Amino acid sequence: MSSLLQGVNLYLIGMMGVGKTTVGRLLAKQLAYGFVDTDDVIAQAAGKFINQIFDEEGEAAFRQLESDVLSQVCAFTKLTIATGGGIVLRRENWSYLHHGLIVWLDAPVEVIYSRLADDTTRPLLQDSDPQEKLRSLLEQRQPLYAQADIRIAIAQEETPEQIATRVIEAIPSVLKKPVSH
Ligand SMILES: Nc1ncnc2c1ncn2[C@@H]1O[C@H](COP(=O)(O)OP(=O)(O)OP(=O)(O)O)[C@@H](O)[C@H]1O
Ligand SMILES: O=C(O)C1=C[C@@H](O)[C@@H](O)[C@H](O)C1
Ligand SMILES: [Mg+2]
Repeated sequence: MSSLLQGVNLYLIGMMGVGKTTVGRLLAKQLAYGFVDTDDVIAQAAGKFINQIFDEEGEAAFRQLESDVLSQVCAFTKLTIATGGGIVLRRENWSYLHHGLIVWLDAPVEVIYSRLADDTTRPLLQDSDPQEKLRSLLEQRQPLYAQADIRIAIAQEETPEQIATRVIEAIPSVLKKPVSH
């Protein structure tokens, strides 16, 4: 499969908590690719947790850092890149994402909520009604996520390993066939 991909990067997009980081690591291993998590790169570069950046500098500053990181990452090849859930919001990010194959991990709000109910590290979920907040974020973002090359619909009981396998199985259907002469 990695030879079929010819070094093209895989970008995982989707809602917070859907498993981009978890599945991304597995995919990188299976493809013998490097792994990058844009949230981790931002946190390391800033020397702060993501929620601290949101608190102290605001969401707009975070989004700028996110675009900066993405623009740098897309200059490399053979990477699986787990993005932040809001990467799809800025139009300029799509020009970077389209350097590679874009995979949307899509799970129902109930599945995501069951994973993140006790989580305090996602700033946008520090809300009086986090499940409703997830619902409205997904409604707003769904048309953007839908621009991905591949959509993987995830069920509650699916393990990260099973999801990674489904991503790998879906790749050939979207790769351009070599031109035969
Ligand atoms: N298929 C799965 N089954 C059960 N738990 C999972 C699965 N995938 C991820 N998780 C768990 O859900 C939580 C969120 O996963 P993860 O951090 O990979 O999501 P994410 O999409 O990267 O979120 P964010 O956009 O906030 O970075 C973690 O605790 C992870 O262990
Ligand atoms: O969905 C979002 O907007 C976010 C998701 C996380 O990956 C982080 O990038 C941050 O918490 C914002
Ligand atoms: Mg993540």
